[in-house]
Amino acid sequence: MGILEKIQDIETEIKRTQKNKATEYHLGLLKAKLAKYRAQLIEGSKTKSEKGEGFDVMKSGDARVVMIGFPSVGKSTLLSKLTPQESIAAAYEFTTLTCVPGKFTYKGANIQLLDLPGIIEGASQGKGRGRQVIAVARTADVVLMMLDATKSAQQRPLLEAELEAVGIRLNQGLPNVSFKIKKAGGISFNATVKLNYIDQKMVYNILHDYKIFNADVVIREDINVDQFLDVVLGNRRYMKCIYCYNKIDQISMEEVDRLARQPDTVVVSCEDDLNLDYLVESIWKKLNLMRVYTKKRGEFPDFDDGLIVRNGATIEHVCHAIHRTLADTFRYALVWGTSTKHNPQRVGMSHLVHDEDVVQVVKK
Ligand SMILES: Nc1nc2c(ncn2[C@@H]2O[C@H](COP(=O)(O)OP(=O)(O)OP(=O)(O)O)[C@@H](O)[C@H]2O)c(=O)[nH]1
Ligand SMILES: [K+]
Ligand SMILES: [Mg+2]
Repeated sequence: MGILEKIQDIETEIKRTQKNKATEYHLGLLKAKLAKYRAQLIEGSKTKSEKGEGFDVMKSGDARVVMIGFPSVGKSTLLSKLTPQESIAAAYEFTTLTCVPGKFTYKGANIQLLDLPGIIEGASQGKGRGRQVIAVARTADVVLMMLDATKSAQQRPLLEAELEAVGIRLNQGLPNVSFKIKKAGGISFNATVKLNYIDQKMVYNILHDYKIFNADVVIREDINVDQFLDVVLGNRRYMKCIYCYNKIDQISMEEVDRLARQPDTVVVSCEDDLNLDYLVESIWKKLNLMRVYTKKRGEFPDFDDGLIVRNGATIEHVCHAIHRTLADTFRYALVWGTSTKHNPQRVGMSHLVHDEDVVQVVKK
């Protein structure tokens, strides 16, 4: 039996099994097996999908946003709206067959937006160009999940399941679990909170299933089986996602209102130009970028030309953004803004900058 059939068998069994206290354990083990086969499937196809026949587009700008969605939801229409790049849009499915890059600027940041072919159910298992599309999605700073407001509500969980199947976790944090494999000493298990979805026995069994007999496990959050598996497998991508419902010109106000209230969701109409500004602003917020300004000694800061850095950036990152070799001749920096105790404050390389800070670098 091939891996695909094995996966299908387990999926059928999971679907068939009623969820209750008595079956919880059995389901947990089934999920562990499923995760193992899926990992094998991804591993086995890596070299093939990474070549990605024409789907590799150079990263450019300060951040990358990748659109992913079923066919004809309006991905190409949106690319043509937000960027000068024209991507052919049409009423038939699979109009777009390659990766089409576009670029737009917001608050001084250059943001790359990628249009891709539509994916279909089963994409994660290699249907259509799903694997290649998903491989590109993995390179994104933010995934823009495009949905059709006129279509069934099922499209969102279906797409999420396709991404989940290849180890992508949307808008979730890394589970607060420390897990270290050792050479000897058996398995030591500790939990600092009450666990409602998983217990010591389950942890032992899962580790056993993966032939791990020596490890330290400390669980600090009320996680479930899936989250524990994520920790054990370790190759998960935790990605930020915006759910974008397009074509709201076709549905009732009540329906628009209901969709818009979902978390991380933006509703738009590309056709009628509705809410596109808010979408761009939401993308910017989700990207978590900051703009800092530089100034030379005795001069005013250049407020027209900021530097774009990621949230959590330090003076070292700022130096790199100014010039590749600046860090070598760095003595200290003067900073004005909300990151300092007084203005200006003299700081070193490891100082964390804030959005809208002004930085003056003093060289050796
Ligand atoms: N009513 C309405 N139609 C739209 C809207 N946006 C796009 N469309 C139409 O939806 C159809 C599909 O648009 P595309 O941009 O080609 O969709 P796509 O997601 O790129 O499709 P594929 O490349 O085939 O996967 C076209 O006929 C568009 O004119 C919208 O906001 N409202
Ligand atoms: K289309
Ligand atoms: Mg398209």
